[in-house]
Amino acid sequence: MSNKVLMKLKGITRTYLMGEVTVDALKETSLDIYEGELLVILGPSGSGKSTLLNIMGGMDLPSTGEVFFDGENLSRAAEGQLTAYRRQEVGFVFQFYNLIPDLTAGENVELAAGLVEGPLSVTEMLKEVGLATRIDHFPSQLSGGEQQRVAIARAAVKKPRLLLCDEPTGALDHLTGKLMLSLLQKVNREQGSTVVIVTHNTPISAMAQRIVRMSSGRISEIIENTSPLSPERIDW
Ligand SMILES: Nc1ncnc2c1ncn2[C@@H]1O[C@H](COP(=O)(O)OP(=O)(O)OP(=O)(O)O)[C@@H](O)[C@H]1O
Repeated sequence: MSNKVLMKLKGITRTYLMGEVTVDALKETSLDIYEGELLVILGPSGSGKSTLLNIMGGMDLPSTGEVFFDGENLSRAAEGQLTAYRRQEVGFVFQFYNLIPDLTAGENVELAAGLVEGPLSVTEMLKEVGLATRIDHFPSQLSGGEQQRVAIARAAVKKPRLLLCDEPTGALDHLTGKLMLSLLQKVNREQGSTVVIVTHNTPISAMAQRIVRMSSGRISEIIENTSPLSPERIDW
């Protein structure tokens, strides 16, 4: 982890208007994310974790406040700039994989590789996640854990500067979940991608360099962890 701030969230809020009801999903939140760090965001259901992650990924904009990526103000960016940011700088891993069902594992990864200049090799990437022999298989022919490996390969093949993961182990058994976390840690360490993992599973935070706790739409605590564990050594 360097001292360089990759992303700066400055006083952001996110409000949803539901008819007569206003939901404050995020209340006045500020956070700096450092280049190369592995950050875990913890918090109970409804505390604003996904809202925060979606804003980081340029999938949503704050109602007020500003978001900077490498000094560029995303909250003032035009739609085209925001799309370019999502495609070129960010990799996403979701709880339910979100692979394109009509494309094979290889094609899913290829599609992402095609979005950036100088991606990693698709076959190498699938080999890296242990799926070299499944390149021509469709998502429906793969287990949940295998689909999540494809999703990680799809995100990592772009060598994204920011890899955002929303409950990446949420739909998987314990052992498979650990394997996914190990892969994410590897991408962080070997590719240098900044990795942000959202989870409600407290023990997972032992792998992070910093842990952000959220509660009722606010950051309630930021903890530094000087000795992050490898996921194999974590139990939940
Ligand atoms: N599109 C939306 N419209 C209205 N309210 C929303 C919307 N998205 C989120 N919210 C509300 O904002 C709050 C924060 O939601 P968010 O999904 O960020 O929480 P979370 O911590 O990720 O929860 P979970 O762990 O259950 O996914 C919740 O009260 C939620 O109902």
